[in-house]
Amino acid sequence: MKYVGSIDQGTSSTRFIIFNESGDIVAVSQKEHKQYFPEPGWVEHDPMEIWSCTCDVIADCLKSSPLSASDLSSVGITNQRETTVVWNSETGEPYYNAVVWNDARTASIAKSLEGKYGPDRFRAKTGLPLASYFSATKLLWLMENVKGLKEGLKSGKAKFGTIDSWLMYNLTGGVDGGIHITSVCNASRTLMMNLETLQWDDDILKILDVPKECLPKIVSNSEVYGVGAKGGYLDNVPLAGILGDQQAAMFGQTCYAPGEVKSTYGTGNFVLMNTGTSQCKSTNGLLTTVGYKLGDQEVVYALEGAVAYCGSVVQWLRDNLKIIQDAPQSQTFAENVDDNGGMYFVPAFAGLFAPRWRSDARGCFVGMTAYNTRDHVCRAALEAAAYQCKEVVDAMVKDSGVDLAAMKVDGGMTANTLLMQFQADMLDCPVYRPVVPETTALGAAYAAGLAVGVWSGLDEIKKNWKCDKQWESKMEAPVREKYWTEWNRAVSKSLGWVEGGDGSSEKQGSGWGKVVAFAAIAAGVGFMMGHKRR
Ligand SMILES: Nc1ncnc2c1ncn2[C@@H]1O[C@H](COP(=O)(O)OP(=O)(O)O)[C@@H](O)[C@H]1O
Ligand SMILES: O=P(O)(O)OC[C@H](O)CO
Repeated sequence: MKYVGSIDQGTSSTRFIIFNESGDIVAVSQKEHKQYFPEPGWVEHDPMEIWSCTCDVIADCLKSSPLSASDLSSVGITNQRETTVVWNSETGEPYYNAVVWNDARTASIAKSLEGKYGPDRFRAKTGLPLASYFSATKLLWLMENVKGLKEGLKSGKAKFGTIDSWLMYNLTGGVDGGIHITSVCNASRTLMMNLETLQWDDDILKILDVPKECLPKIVSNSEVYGVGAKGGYLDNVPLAGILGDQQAAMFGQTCYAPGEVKSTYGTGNFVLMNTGTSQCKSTNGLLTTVGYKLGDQEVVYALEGAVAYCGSVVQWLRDNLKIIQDAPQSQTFAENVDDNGGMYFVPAFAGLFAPRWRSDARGCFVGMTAYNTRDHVCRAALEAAAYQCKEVVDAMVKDSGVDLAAMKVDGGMTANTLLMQFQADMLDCPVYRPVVPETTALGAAYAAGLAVGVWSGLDEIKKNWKCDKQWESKMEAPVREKYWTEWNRAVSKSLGWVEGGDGSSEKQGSGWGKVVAFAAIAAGVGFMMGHKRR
């Protein structure tokens, strides 16, 4: 039997999981790290803590299993995306805390770039809007605010990277010969990579005044990059796969054919559609991004939609409204009633993300009468996840011209079978949940195993995917239409609540500017939910 390890470095915790050739979990270890909120809307992680958590989970996982590092054919990395680290290559020390993907401090930088260059100059090359969500704005902030950094970056002493780069540098020895790389799908989230050439874009670097010397080398998602450093927990183990976490989930879900879609229901909801080897430019509020690139093979692109409030709404019912004691109870209560009793809940707690991008929206319950109970509130909250996902999927269908044949789902909220049935009903297509729920870690393991021949190719991997449960659409079309119409009416009530808000149309051109709200909202989720994610 062959084994592959996977480091899953997420926003709130780090896991190390060992998989066997069948893609089954053999051993797992997990550790949370601290979230820092030095100012409202700011979110930081300590890169040294992330590195030490990574070492700890590898050590613990190996200790808890009969395996040792030398039994691992290879190890892959999957990571929270966009989060930005800068470090001193002479000391191996970070210059500053990691600025996390959901940190809003750079909203004004994004806005001013948009004012100067328009929304399209960057999007045309990178597939992304100008927003604080993406790494380049974070790097610009660091360059302006950290003493000596600008000079360090220019001289090559200081290095920039996303979390994959930081971990790979340390895993391969740090100051003693650590390598400086990033995977192409992580690079595609920086606002600095050209989606066509898959290289750093000189025009953009010039505009931003970012020296190329500080940037990591862009590598494929599956190849042997190096081996674990001597004396480390992964001594001499090939490090052979890197994927951003949402792309890793798509890979682990074996969405290898154009048109295949995965939807991850965790804190937020991230839907990715494989769009094949040509880019699908969104005109409906989605991101164009790199899905994966295996060694020398052609790149595969994806369309992505991100929804901020998903499982976090259930945590809000538990922690703030205190109407449920735990997440599964949301289903128990929702099942007490036949339907939503005419009420809808739009969880736009700090605006709406994909595909609407409305920072002026706020959360609302609408359609309530004295008939409604706690059970309807639970039902409306769960239904909201399905409606928001449908909005993204509809945008994907419009952008790609591909009808959804089925959707693969993963994430903690897929334990909620009422939601999964309702999702199938609203999408009017089957929804499949796999046996192995850790699709993110599995995706990185597959990438790493492919590079060293554990699996011969995607066809072999595809055979590992097994369905745990599936839901078929059972809803009559007129009922679906009624719900959909009412949901859209409910959303219209949530819009424009923030006075002086953008009040923009839903056109992508103007709406993209409001993506900056993403960070603020996500940061808000962190504050509100006490930063517990997994
Ligand atoms: N049975 C359930 N019903 C509804 N929501 C659930 C259920 N179980 C877990 N969740 C939600 O799923 C989320 C955790 O899922 P997970 O995939 O671990 O998220 P993340 O990786 O973003 O931390 C939490 O927000 C939790 O409220
Ligand atoms: O670490 P997660 O699961 O919260 O994912 C975060 C995303 O990668 C942000 O783009």
